[in-house]
Amino acid sequence: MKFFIDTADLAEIKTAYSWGCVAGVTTNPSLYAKTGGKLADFEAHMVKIAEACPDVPVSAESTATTTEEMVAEGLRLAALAPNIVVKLPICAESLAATKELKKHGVNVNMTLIFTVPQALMACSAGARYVSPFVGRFDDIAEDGIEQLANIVTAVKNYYAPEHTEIIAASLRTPNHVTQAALLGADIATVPFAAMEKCLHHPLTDRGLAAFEADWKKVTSAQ
Ligand SMILES: O=C[C@H](O)COP(=O)(O)O
Repeated sequence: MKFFIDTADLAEIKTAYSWGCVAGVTTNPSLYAKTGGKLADFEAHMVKIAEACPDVPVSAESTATTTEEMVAEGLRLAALAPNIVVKLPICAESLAATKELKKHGVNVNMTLIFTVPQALMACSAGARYVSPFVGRFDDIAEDGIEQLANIVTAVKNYYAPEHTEIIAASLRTPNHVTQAALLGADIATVPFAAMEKCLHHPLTDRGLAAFEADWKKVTSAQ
């Protein structure tokens, strides 16, 4: 399973990318708003992200509402940098836009996926990625991991990763990441704070402290 970083914060992206394990970036309008960014700076900000990690896909979300506008905005976003993927929320208009954008060689990440039919419709329209949400199910006292399991099974029944990869999204905890990997999601997109938590374990910290203490004994015995 690949790790994507789920943030529009350039500093977080640069830090996570420097770790060497980040294979993509996902953003959305809420994540961009969180950076304090203005509308006029949106495209320039996406270019900065794309240039900060030029060898991995960067999802930039369209806020258009008609198919024609989505196609036009998608083509504009895709032209900003070769690694930009156009993110579209699932709806009738975005399915049609996905099919059209694919004809132009533009990859689409279809987001706000909550059900198996939504995921399969996105695949069928030619989405390069589908992003089923986990945490938002948990937020309403439903089981997001169970929903993800159903989507992984259904999509993998019909589509190879070369056609459509599943991005487990709206992940909040290291356990969400573990469960996404065990289910066979192709990608987990993880917020920076959760990514940092994934790095650590108390036994790793304790083991590292012991190695350092023991190595001091070795070096002081010279
Ligand atoms: O856009 C996709 C995000 O992974 C959504 O995450 P969130 O539910 O924490 O806002």
